[in-house]
Amino acid sequence: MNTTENPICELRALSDVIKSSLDKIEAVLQSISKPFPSLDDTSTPELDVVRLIPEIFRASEDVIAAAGQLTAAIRVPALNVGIDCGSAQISTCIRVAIQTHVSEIIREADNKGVHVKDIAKASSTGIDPGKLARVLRLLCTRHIFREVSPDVFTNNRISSTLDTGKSVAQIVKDVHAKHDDTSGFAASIEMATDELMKSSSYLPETLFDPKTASSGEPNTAAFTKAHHTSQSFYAWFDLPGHEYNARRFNMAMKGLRSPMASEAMRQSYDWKSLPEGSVVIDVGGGTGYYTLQLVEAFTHLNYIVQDRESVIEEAAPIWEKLQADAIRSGKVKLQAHNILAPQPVQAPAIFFLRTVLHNWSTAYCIKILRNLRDAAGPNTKLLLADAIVLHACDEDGADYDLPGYTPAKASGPLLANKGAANILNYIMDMNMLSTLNGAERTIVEWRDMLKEAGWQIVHASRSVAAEFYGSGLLAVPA
Ligand SMILES: C[S@@+](CC[C@H](N)C(=O)[O-])C[C@H]1O[C@@H](n2cnc3c(N)ncnc32)[C@H](O)[C@@H]1O
Repeated sequence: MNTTENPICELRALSDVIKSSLDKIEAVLQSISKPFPSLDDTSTPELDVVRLIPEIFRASEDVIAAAGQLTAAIRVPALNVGIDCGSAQISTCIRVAIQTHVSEIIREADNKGVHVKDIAKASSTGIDPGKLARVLRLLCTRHIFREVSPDVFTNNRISSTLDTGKSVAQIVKDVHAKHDDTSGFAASIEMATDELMKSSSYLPETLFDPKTASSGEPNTAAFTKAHHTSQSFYAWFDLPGHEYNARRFNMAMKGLRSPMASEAMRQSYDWKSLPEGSVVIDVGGGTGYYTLQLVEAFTHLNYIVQDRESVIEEAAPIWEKLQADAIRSGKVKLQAHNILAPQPVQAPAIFFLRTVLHNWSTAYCIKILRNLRDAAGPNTKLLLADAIVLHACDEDGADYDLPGYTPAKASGPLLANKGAANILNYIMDMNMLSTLNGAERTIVEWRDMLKEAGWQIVHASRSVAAEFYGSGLLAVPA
């Protein structure tokens, strides 16, 4: 009997996926004598490293996909959609918690429970404790923080990721510097719950407005309606009054480096094979946190980080602090450059773009890629670290015949794209659409767009880090 004849069989099949995947995880952990990190634990993030072991990561994806599908199948449909439509509230509450410094306040109390009145007082924000308790209770119900007794809250593994690591006294002294010199992860979450969330709420108005419906211009995206501006996302950061937003964005880019994405990037190309002194250009490289990792790993290469003038100005003191010698010796150059203008450096070994093209509509991407193609030499390689979006159904056929690329294929009862396990890519796609009229792309969209700009993909990989922009495309001049 198949699952559509007897839906309970589908539920059982999903629960079998969960059970067999957990068996796999347990077997790997036993073989290396490591524990699985507990949700309630707040101890070292190093414990989480086991999640990145490829077998564990894959099995965890299956658990997440199956659990998400099981929840959707078993819950009353109207409740499913009702909960999803209200999930913006979760985003809002996460921002309130970050801006009330709740994780840091609890950490300073040794992660023992702290009464909400004391949290509110320590935050120096003037927030009403009764309202904060309700904010935190919603988050606890989503397993972010724990309510250990009525109105007493503590961190768990998820809420601890919102901790900047700074002291509360230091944060309260200069709240606008909260994210400076941190890992940047909390900055990325705060930015997502602010500019990105606000933009998203105006997406329908933008999609149905005949003036903006088919536009690919960055300054007609929902962001502009949400922020009452005619400026695009990046131009808005440069306006007076948005200094905090701009600083937070640049730190957020640092925070979106995951260990897996960094590893995927180092493995995505045989950097060691490049001759001494070869030039690698990190185009739209932000303040250069990815280049920093390459500089540390591959000392025989020269690097140029290109970005908007204001970002390069912010990058200078960061590099002065972390890699002053590399700047002084000329091994690393920081260069203000508009990617819509002709590329000033000719025939480098590598043009490297990480999560840059997803900011732009296809017409703009073609312009950016043509500028790079015009400056490329016969041996220049184009390396793109961006998402490769899967359809939510099987992807069979010749269209997907690209070296290194494995088309999506459903295994057992799971969605081909592993649903809940991969949802971040689709959320990011909507973030790109609503902030800049940008897009995450399928492999066929990437192939066609690159071809149009004079590049040919020679390798495409969706790594285990696909959720964290670990996917990579290698292209050569066509
Ligand atoms: C999503 S961020 C990615 C940053 C960096 N590659 C990383 O992965 O952390 C996109 C970058 O493109 C830069 N950018 C946007 N418009 C640009 C332009 N016209 N010229 C140069 N850089 C630009 C932004 O300032 C930002 O640093």
